[in-house]
Amino acid sequence: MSLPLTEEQRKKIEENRQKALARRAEKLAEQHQRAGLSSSIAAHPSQSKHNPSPNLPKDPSQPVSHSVSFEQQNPSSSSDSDQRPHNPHSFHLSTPDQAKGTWKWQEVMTTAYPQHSPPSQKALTGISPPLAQSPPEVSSEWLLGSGLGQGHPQASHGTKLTPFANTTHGLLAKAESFQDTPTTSGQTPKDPKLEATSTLGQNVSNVFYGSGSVTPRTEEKLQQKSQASLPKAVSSQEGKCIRNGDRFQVKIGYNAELIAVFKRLPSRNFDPDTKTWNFSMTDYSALMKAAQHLSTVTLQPLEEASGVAQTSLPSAPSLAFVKGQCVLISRARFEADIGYSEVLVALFKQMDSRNYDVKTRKWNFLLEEHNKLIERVRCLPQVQLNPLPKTLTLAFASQLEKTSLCPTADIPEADLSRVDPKLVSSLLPFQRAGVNFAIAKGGRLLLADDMGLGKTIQAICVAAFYRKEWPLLVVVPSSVRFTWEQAFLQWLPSLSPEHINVVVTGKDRLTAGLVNIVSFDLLSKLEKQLKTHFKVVIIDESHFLKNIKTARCRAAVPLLKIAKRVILLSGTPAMSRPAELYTQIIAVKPTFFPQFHAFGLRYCDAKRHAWGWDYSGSSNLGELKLLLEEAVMLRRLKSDVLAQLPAKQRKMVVFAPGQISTKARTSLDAAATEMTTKGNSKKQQREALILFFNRTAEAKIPSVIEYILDLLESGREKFLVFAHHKVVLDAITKVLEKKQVQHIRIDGSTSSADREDLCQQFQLSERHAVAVLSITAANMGLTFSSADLVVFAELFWNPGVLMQAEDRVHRIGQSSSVGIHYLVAKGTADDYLWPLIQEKIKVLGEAGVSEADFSEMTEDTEYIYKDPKQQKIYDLFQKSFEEDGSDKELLEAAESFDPGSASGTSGTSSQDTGDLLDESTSMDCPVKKSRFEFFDDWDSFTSPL
Ligand SMILES: Nc1ncnc2c1ncn2[C@@H]1O[C@H](COP(=O)(O)OP(=O)(O)OP(=O)(O)O)[C@@H](O)[C@H]1O
Repeated sequence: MSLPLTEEQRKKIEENRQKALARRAEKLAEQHQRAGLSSSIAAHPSQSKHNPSPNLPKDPSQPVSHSVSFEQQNPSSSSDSDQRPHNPHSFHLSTPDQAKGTWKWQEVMTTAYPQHSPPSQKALTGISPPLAQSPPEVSSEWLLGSGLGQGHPQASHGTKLTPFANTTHGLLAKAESFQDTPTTSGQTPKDPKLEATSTLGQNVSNVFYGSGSVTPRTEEKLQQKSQASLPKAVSSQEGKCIRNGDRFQVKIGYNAELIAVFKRLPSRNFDPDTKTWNFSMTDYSALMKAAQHLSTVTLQPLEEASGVAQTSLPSAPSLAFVKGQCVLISRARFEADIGYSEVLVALFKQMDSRNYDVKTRKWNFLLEEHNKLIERVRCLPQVQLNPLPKTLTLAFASQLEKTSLCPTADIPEADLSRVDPKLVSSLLPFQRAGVNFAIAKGGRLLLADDMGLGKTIQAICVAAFYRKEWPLLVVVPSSVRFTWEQAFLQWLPSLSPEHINVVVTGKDRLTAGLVNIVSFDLLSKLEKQLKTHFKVVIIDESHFLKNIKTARCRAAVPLLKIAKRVILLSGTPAMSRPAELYTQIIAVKPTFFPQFHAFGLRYCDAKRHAWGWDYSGSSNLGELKLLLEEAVMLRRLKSDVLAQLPAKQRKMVVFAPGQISTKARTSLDAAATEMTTKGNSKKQQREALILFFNRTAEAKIPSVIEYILDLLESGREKFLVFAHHKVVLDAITKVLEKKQVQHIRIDGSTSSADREDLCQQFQLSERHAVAVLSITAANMGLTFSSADLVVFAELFWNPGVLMQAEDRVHRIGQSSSVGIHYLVAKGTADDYLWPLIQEKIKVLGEAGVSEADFSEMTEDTEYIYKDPKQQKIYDLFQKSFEEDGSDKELLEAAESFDPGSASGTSGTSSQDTGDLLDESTSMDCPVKKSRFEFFDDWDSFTSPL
């Protein structure tokens, strides 16, 4: 017969029991920790070879309920990759062998995340003292299980974790961690089901230790969800929290689940006297959330709990949760952009390639250590270091494998023997390098060379390299469709004009030629015609596609995604923000950042507002640049290749007859007939010539305006536009005013004092600015060296005048190569003026008084001499413009040209130019005299003729 126990004995026994239970819980925790660590080792092929299931709990009764997977929620699912984001960072815990009573850890890893060798794991276990003193090193994956499901395997299977994982985790994963989750393209995630996909480890870190770092939105979601989370067991154990200064105590009887949670809170402290656990307030919300998911426990919050806002919590820096991300800082290294953590620094110090940057106060490492570092950091419960996005690990896969293998990106020399020798031999060295780069990238790139560096010739060369895959599609701004046609004919003599199809109207066929040139706008109209897809596509001024919502973008991007070769050209791929690059990036690399949102978070400093997300900012630009340079883009600045460039680069921009309105065409034809009508007096012929000249100006206006607007849209910030007719100058200034583009105008009516002021105004302007200048009134005595582009909207018969005008930008103070664009309309007076100018230049060159050479940019004008009518007109032009006094007569005629008046005209009205002309175009020229005087002065001084 035993004696009844004394009160003291009973107390002692209970105390010992509690201690034993606590020890057991601790042991279990350690077992789990080991299992958690080995889960990542187990996936390593070499390791699994030696030991197919090392460290796996063999006994299903072991508390491994943390290995809850999404399959458990949906056992019928056969492929987890169908269900979950393809996230290389996520450890996917599945239970294929559950039926046999064994649990397996399965890790979903992509090639970008090669596993690490066992020695690195050993290094992990030998963590330095500060780390050893930290809370138990448990992988984040383990934390989820141990915190939420330990001891309750039955409850954890697909029930306990589901709401938890489906809410906050998903949000965090979507919003902060994962860059490459393929969901609805370009959309902000809204679907809670989509949001549910997440990485367990990262999320639980937030839940347990993230009181200071969980975003308000996440916190809110957590609260909402946790309120509706688990039904408590009928026999749930009740406990309560009691505040004690900046700490709180939990009063509750023994509960193994809860103790396991306690042990993972960084600020935990067990008081042997009171036999209660207490914690810093920084861990309060994490504990309460975790407890809400324990069906066997009901914890009453602190009395003021509902009011325990994050802000009121005292900070505990040494135990604070730190969160950050890896950022690429060079082709070889990445940096850990994260706050201070003692344990983390201790870990950093174990990495072989560690380097501390005293300026940025950040640690950086070789890329080959990236995966190792991430894996080790995952074992630090109070740290969340997000890895590099998947897109980066794919782009730099070889560097991650072994950084030293490719210290620089070597580009092999391409074999261009299939391409027309004329083109290949004309390539400047940097252009040849550009072609090599493009071919090394499989013909998919964004060629973003500075303006005027010859992107056209490079693109044609790359496209010609893939000629076997033609027909070729070339999408361009409509104002340069025919310039592209000329360029193909110029650089690829093997191509005959019949091979080229310039699409001019919505009725034309998009696939009629071997080379098909179409404007952005017509492409979107003709999109439906596309039955077969183009394998090779060039997009000129690809930044026209910057807005995914535009019709042109919606038409072009799908084409580009399926084309084999995509050559994007733009001197200004993004004009104001990184968001503008997105469509161009995915056009080149459709697998990069399948979601715009992920791109926005990383590079556009995406911010959530009440009205939605704002992606107009910028972030991680250095990394974006590295990524683009590695896999997408080639960009050389003028200053990089200046030594290879001519001082002036002239370009002929051709407007095709189709760009001239029917009315203008009719009046031009009538004037041409007049010039060649037999029996007409010399005077009549001359009048007809003047009319032809004037009608040319009028006919070109819409195309000129379109070209100028395209230049502005392409990012040309400052340039000069020279014209001769007042109607042209007026039309240009009117449209600039309408578009609110800063501009100046200098013509014959501008006083000397104003000329200088306007010139200074232009020179000092830091914004977009266009100088609209009269060829004859502003071609001397002015410096516009802050611009490096001159556009001639009209031709002038005297090449000396043109050269002089060109030199407004090409002069002392100019450090760049200068671009000169001559806008030339086919079927107009330009057909005669252009050869006339060329001939004069040739003569000047032979006489050694001009270095100009227009021959390289000229199309074949031989046809003029074959057609007797055209030959006659040409002779007339030649004679008229060389006669003494002819200049004055022509100038006067140009000044007095009134497109609206019936007199002296062939019937065209100002209507022809649509709304580009206004009443002011009718002639009223009080300053005619001074203008001619100025011209006379200049002519006698500068004209070499
Ligand atoms: N290797 C070359 N040999 C002769 N001419 C060249 C060469 N490269 C470029 N050019 C000429 O330089 C001028 C500018 O070239 P291009 O129009 O291709 O420049 P770009 O880079 O496309 O400029 P933008 O961005 O302004 O369109 C053209 O007249 C072109 O024919």
